[in-house]
Amino acid sequence: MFATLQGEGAHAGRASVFCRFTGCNLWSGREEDRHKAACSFCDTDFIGTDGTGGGRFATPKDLARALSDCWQDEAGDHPGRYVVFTGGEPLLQIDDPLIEAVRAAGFEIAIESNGTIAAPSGIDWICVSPKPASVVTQRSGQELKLVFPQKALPPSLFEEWDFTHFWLQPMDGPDRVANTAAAVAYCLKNPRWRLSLQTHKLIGIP
Ligand SMILES: C[S@@+](CC[C@H](N)C(=O)[O-])C[C@H]1O[C@@H](n2cnc3c(N)ncnc32)[C@H](O)[C@@H]1O
Ligand SMILES: Nc1nc2[nH]cc(C(=O)O)c2c(=O)[nH]1
Ligand code: SF4
Ligand SMILES: [Mg+2]
Repeated sequence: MFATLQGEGAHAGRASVFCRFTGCNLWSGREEDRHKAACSFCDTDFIGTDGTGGGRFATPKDLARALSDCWQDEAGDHPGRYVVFTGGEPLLQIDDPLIEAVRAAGFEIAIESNGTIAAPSGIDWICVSPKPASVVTQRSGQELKLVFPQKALPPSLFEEWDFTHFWLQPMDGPDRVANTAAAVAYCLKNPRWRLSLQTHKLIGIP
């Protein structure tokens, strides 16, 4: 759990508390399993609960209190606290009592999800990022953020889905520069798609 600026998508630049759940249903998180994982390009360490601000929280209220402690608002004058639940796959763990407790603490709630599990109600901002060898059940929300390119997942597959924003996010890794050029070229010819850069990586914040 850490305070940072949302780096991606429509809320890039927005002060946020990030809460990264451990565990994912599309990769074990272990390097030796990466080659056989449904999702093999993940840029994130989501194993364990000993990361920055990490831990196990006994009750939804305890987690909500920790989020509140993490939220930095010097003047205390901003009504909207903003939390981004990510992971790993956050929808493996988020439930109604947690949403209720976090809302009661004054947070607007966003998730970053692979979309394989339907989101419960009460989430304000749903970002779905489809992955190969998986079935996306959450086909509506605020943003569809496709890591690009993925051979099995051309952007055209998603254009009828019910999202407000459609993003291409260049796949980070050894081919990042070429992937970025390909995403730019695609957006130029398919203006419904917009480019999402991982701006936090560009400036060296978490
Ligand atoms: C680490 S995932 C966690 C949330 C969820 N499991 C998911 O896949 O959406 C957070 C975001 O990072 C994106 N991402 C993961 N690896 C990436 C990579 N190598 N390059 C660009 N984006 C990546 C995901 O697609 C997702 O939008
Ligand atoms: N700053 C920042 N913005 C992000 N947006 C989505 C992220 C994620 O890993 O889910 C992420 C992240 O890891 N850091
Ligand atoms: S689904 Fe998300 S967390 Fe899981 S391995 Fe893929 S990018 Fe990483
Ligand atoms: Mg990230």
